[in-house]
Amino acid sequence: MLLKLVNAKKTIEIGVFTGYSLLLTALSIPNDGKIIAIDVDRKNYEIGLPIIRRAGVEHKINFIESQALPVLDKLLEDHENEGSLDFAFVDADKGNYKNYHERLMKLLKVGGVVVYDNTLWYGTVALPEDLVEELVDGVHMKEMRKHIMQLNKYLATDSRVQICVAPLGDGITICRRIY
Ligand SMILES: C[S@@+](CC[C@H](N)C(=O)[O-])C[C@H]1O[C@@H](n2cnc3c(N)ncnc32)[C@H](O)[C@@H]1O
Repeated sequence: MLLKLVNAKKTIEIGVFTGYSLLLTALSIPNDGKIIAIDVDRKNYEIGLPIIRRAGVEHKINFIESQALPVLDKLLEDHENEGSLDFAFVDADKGNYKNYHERLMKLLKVGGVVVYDNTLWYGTVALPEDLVEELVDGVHMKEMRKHIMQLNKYLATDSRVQICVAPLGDGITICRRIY
């Protein structure tokens, strides 16, 4: 719906895994729309690729196997890319969300939208720190909570965006670039 609301045509996704959210984006943008999809691991993307092919949307996807930050920096070397994106979805390493945000604020057009996933971090952002477990199934809960809380504070005071936190799944923060 968000993609439709902003008439998204040129988009970026940071953190693809098997391509579940990527497929949804690819199905929502027009036939000549484009998605730059970045993930450090192509193997998982290839698990979902047959489904993407069956859906007839592979031609919209430019998958780049890489750390996301250098790709964003490379895009910014070409001034034509500034203000060119309609939509971004960020669902990767939480410690870099703030770094992604700084780059995306240049790559997104005014009126464009970036969505950050996991911004409620299993609800732990609302818990006192001593009630949060250090490690759950190999995930560093406390450390990630700290990153997400820093991001949430940062976004709340960033005058370049209007934001809305939606309690969907693990929480998403929707940011609309206003200048
Ligand atoms: C939660 S999964 C993405 C799920 C996907 N967006 C979905 O909804 O189906 C996170 C992904 O981020 C990728 N990732 C982690 N750190 C990254 C980085 N620095 N640059 C690019 N991708 C990264 C991981 O390889 C993993 O596939």
